[in-house]
Amino acid sequence: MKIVSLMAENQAPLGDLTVKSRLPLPLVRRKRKLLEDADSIGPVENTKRSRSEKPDVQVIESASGLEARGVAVTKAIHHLSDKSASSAVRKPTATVQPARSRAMSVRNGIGTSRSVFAGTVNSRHPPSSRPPLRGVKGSVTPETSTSGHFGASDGRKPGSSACSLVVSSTRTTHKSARGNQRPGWDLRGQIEDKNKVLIEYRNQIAFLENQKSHLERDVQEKSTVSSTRGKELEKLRQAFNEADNERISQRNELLRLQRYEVECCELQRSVAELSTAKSSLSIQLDCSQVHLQQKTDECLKYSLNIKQLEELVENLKNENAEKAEQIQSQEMERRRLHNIVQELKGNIRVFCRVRPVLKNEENSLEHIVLSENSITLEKTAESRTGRDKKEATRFSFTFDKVFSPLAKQSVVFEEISHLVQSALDGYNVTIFAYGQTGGGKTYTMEGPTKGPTARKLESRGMIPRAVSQVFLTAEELQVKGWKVEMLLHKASENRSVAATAVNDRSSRSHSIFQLHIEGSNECTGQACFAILTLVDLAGSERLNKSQSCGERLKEAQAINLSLSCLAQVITALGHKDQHVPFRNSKLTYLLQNCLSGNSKTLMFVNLSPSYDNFNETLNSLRFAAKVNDCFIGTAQANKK
Ligand SMILES: Nc1ncnc2c1ncn2[C@@H]1O[C@H](COP(=O)(O)OP(=O)(O)OP(=O)(O)O)[C@@H](O)[C@H]1O
Repeated sequence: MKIVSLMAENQAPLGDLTVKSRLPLPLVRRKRKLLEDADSIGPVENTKRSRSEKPDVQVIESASGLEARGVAVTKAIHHLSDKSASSAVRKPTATVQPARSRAMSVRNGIGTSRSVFAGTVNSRHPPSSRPPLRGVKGSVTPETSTSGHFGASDGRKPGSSACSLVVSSTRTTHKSARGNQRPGWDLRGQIEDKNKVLIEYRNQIAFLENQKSHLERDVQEKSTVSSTRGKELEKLRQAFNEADNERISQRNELLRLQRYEVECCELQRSVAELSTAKSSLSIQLDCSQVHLQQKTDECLKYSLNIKQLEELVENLKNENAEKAEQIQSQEMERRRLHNIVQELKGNIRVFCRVRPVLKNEENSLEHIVLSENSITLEKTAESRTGRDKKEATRFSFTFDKVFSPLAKQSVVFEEISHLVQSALDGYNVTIFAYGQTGGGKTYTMEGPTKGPTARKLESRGMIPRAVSQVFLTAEELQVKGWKVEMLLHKASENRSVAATAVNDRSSRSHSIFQLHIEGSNECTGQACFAILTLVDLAGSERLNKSQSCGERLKEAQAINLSLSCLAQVITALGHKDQHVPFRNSKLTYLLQNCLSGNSKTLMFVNLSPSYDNFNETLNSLRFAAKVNDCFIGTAQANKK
């Protein structure tokens, strides 16, 4: 017979309850021994049994705990019952004793063997080491020799019981004549032995059934306790969860309160800062109020002063109006007197100007004697016989003004600025330059056109200065962006200029610049109109000196022709002829208004200091003298 012994241990935590069932290993050994002994009793019968017979003892422990162990015990009981029945049939000689009889030994009729079945149901309360309540576990484990009791032990609480089952069988030893084994012939003795074993098995079965019922009750109780504890545990879990949720909410509330506390601290700091700022602002406000009060008092004083000042301003306005009327009447008087002075000076005046000596000129200026308003040319000629001393021939001329070579442009303009003022007062004014080529006409009227002094303010000629004076007087025109100088430069560029033997930049045409001036007086409602004419004539030249040929020759002939026409007009005016040939040339035709009476006319005669040009200088002076002797009538203001 094959013996299979299984050990199973199931531990089922039951909250604080642990149910532990064991079928101890010594019990298994004892049972196996017991069965071996039983087998040894009937070796003859064993050989007759079927090979497919199942093992004598199977201890099966399931995970369902004590119930499973109870089933195992039941099986053991049934097995023992079968065995006892079998033994009864075979008449084995065996005894079954309660566990407390401790041992049953069968050694083929000689000796003893012990089989112990033990089970424990323990209930302990080690909370820390107890696994969670999941069910009931049972175990069958080897038990020590101290077991052998069944029921509550150790004085533990009801429901926390420990029970152990010890089934021991002692096989009575029958001494045979050869020792512990009965002789083969002692069949009676063997039957007695088998009967004892049977009795022992039956006792064990009764004991095991009793144990089983105890265990079933215990299982029932434990199940009830387990279910109750499970419900309590569920409640506790729910309570725990609720408490945990409450704890979490309390913790969140605490965190929120902590945040509020931090915010409160910050707000308190802000309040402290704002309080400090408020106190400083209060101080500033007090100071400002004091300052404001002072300013208010000052304002009251100022308002009183303002009233006084307004009255004063009103009085001053009235005075100003009276003064303006006086100024207006004085201006009219000034104009009248100015015109009288100009008339006394003559409506046609002649200024003489001698230019400086140029680098390439020799024998200069020695033959010219200058004073403020006269010029004398001296020419030393040998007597016809050649025996007498050299005789000096003098040619003296008197003009309104004579300028030396040292005279600057500004000084010259001061003398003609009165005429420009007359133009602003509504009188026609004509200023023209006459003289031989290279005498300095263009320099006087326009200024230098090349060289380091070109276009410098101090070297500007009469035309740009006169125009500046006009526009300085009428600032409104200047604000509108009108520039004199740009037009003059453009006109100057368009003017024909060419080099001759006498002048490397000789003007080959007459230049006539006319500025139409209109003015009105808002106070009096008067309006005036005038033409300021500025003329730079082309220079007369001797063709043999200028060595002009081709186009230059034609230009020179035309220039000389127009100048001779001008001389004829001047001569006719000087002779007070009935007919004045203004139409003989375009030049005289353009200058007709200037020379016919209703104009204040000024002529520059520009002279060369070179002795080589003595004759040309003398001719120019003679022509200027003729002009100076002319009477062209009294100019009338052009008033509307
Ligand atoms: N007052 C002066 N100061 C310095 N240089 C002068 C003066 N007058 C004339 N000149 C110089 O003399 C030279 C001749 O002058 P400008 O060309 O003005 O003569 P012009 O009479 O206009 O000659 P043209 O009739 O041939 O045109 C120029 O080089 C000029 O710079």
